[in-house]
Amino acid sequence: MSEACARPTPDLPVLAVDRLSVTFASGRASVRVVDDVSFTLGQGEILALLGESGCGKSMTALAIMGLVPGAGRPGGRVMLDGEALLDVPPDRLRALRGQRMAMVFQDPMSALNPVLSLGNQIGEALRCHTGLRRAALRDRVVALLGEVGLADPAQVADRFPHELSGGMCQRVMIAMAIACDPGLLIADEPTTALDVTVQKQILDLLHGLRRRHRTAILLITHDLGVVAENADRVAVMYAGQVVEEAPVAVLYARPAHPYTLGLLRSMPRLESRPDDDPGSFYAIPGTVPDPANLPPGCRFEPRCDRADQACRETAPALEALRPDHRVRCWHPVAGP
Ligand SMILES: Nc1ncnc2c1ncn2[C@@H]1O[C@H](COP(=O)(O)OP(=O)(O)OP(=O)(O)O)[C@@H](O)[C@H]1O
Repeated sequence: MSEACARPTPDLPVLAVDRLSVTFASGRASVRVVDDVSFTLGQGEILALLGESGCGKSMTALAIMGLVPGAGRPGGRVMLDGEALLDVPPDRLRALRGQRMAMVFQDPMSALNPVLSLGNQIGEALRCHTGLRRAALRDRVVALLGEVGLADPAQVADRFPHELSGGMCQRVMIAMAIACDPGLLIADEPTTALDVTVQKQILDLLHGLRRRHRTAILLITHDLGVVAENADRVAVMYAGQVVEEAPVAVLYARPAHPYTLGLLRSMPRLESRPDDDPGSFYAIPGTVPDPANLPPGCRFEPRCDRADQACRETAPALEALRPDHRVRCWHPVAGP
């Protein structure tokens, strides 16, 4: 493990997000697209941030990285290894990105520079954060490309993005992200643009990283199957908020939020049940509310068959059902 990755506070979670919010100005009004989001992530842990398109997953990730475009300072607190990220000066934040936290995105092709060789791109990231030069830099680049499972890494280093497949480019992006051995890796839909077989290889690669380096991984996805097979814990997001958080096995066996239950019911199954309508899929009625026009009480209330007056009037907080299971609901499905 490199010196850059030596954790100053091994007893603390790698990442602690506390009441994070992201607000955009919209004309004279302001629109809060991430609201009261809290979770922690320990060393070597994989936490999935699960939710439908537009629910605020990417904005949460970008706020952690200090990369939200066009919004003011996010609200709340983000602690990385005990350091308050929302309050560090820009220079320090730039150093932390890459050294202690890194992010990989959905579309590797568009994230890479088309006119620079892959070796030069990874080398650039390394040069910024380490003192490595020339032969030592090249050796480290080739070693990284080998570590992410690319055959003939020395040859790949001299290639350009358009000469590689999408899966290979995503491996290069991961090599770049782990160049300085960051303690936190945020993977935002890292396999969505890839074929199913390549998806599995990339997810296996992330598992290898957490095993070998104890990297904490925030895995952003809308795919319940990816969560089930890859995460330790999951935080389900709806309309900008975490509505349920639990270990994966608990969430799938005893979902407590009606939205989570709806998501699980809408998953296609291989085996049918006697009461299934042949060929039919369950779909949660209604649509996700516009962040500029949220219901006054629970944000899921207009779509929820358990809703009553309390849900219409008052927004629930995220409360512990059990020590490892939190839910934002007045009438959770699975009681303690
Ligand atoms: N620059 C912006 N200004 C105003 N609103 C924005 C801006 N960027 C994103 N949003 C809004 O923020 C909300 C959350 O977007 P975000 O990209 O985080 O969702 P997501 O869950 O990651 O969805 P997807 O999986 O589709 O990326 C959406 O309603 C989106 O329209």
